[in-house]
Amino acid sequence: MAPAENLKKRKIAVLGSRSVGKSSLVIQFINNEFVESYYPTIEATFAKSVKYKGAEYDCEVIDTAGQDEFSILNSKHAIGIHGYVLVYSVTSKASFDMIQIVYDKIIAFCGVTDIPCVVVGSKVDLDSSRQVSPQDGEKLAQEINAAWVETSAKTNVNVGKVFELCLAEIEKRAPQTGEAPQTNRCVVM
Ligand SMILES: Nc1nc2c(ncn2[C@@H]2O[C@H](COP(=O)(O)OP(=O)(O)OP(=O)(O)O)[C@@H](O)[C@H]2O)c(=O)[nH]1
Repeated sequence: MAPAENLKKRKIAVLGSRSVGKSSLVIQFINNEFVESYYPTIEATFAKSVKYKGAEYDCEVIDTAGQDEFSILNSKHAIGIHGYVLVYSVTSKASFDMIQIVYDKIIAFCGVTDIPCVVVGSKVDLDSSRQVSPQDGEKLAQEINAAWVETSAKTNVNVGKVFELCLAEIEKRAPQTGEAPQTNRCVVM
């Protein structure tokens, strides 16, 4: 593959507890629509071109099945991934607590200390049922050196921003040599 083509491909995995709105976020981003009915995701991959800082990025977005504390990180969600979108629902403290657990699993699986990632508080339109404050969301993101944003897939608030922030986190860590940023590579011994 020509280096120029290789440069702009970015693979982003969307992780988080079940039912926090991962698919809704991805579908709103890709198709500009909100689907009310709930079908648990097995796994789906979507592609979209995103313009960021004057360059066109070919983004592959992997919508994963929800994780819980017992899930083992799928190697497909670690190897070859450039950046992560970690989603909790602002209406669920349990889903918020899961972010640190999922983050720790990625770090442990990949044997790295820092990953490009965005922490996303979803369903912000349900503010009256809020269990997680913006301050707590932002604090956690700072602790894991991630970007943070609150969104609503339903009312289309900050959906595009999630993926812009993810590209920003990826590019921030990319080598300044014009090479593509590194993805996680694991060696089985
Ligand atoms: N009010 C509101 N509801 C939402 C929003 N996003 C998702 N939902 C609803 O929350 C439920 C779960 O949404 P999904 O997008 O399927 O959640 P998921 O995280 O992909 O779920 P899994 O595939 O099981 O992991 C659905 O009933 C959605 O309609 C939102 O921004 N606001």
